[in-house]
Amino acid sequence: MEIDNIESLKYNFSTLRGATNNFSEDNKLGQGGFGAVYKGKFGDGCEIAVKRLSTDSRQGDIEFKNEVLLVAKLQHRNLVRLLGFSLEGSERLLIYEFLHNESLDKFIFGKFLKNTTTTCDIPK
Ligand SMILES: Nc1ncnc2c1ncn2[C@@H]1O[C@H](COP(=O)(O)OP(=O)(O)OP(=O)(O)O)[C@@H](O)[C@H]1O
Repeated sequence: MEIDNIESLKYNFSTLRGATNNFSEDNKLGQGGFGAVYKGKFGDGCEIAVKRLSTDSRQGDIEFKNEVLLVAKLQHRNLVRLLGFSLEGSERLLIYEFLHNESLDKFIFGKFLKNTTTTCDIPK
């Protein structure tokens, strides 16, 4: 996919809030240095991981968007794919492809095949 427009990667906060069941504890996958990560699910079975960045980030909106665009263009078998973002007020979300527990083994032992990842159509 050719990504030249940041707007094509932008999703509504409410869509992602719904997919994560309002960022419920049940959907929490873990906590990283920049915020918590939640599992999101859509009606068609599509699964994503949503990182909700801590609101105390001092990065500006333009820098945030530039970084999203840059990282979304990176594609490597050992990198988790960034699928999009949301930016509404002080809420900043990053959307990644969802990795199942067994994925790390597959990555490490080289059994991971590119065509086994399901493409996810996130509703706009
Ligand atoms: N794409 C994903 N699919 C499934 N689980 C994920 C995904 N991304 C993150 N997680 C879960 O959320 C946790 C936190 O992830 P995150 O990337 O924020 O933190 P980290 O790499 O541990 O730390 P840091 O933010 O300091 O780099 C992970 O340990 C993992 O359990």
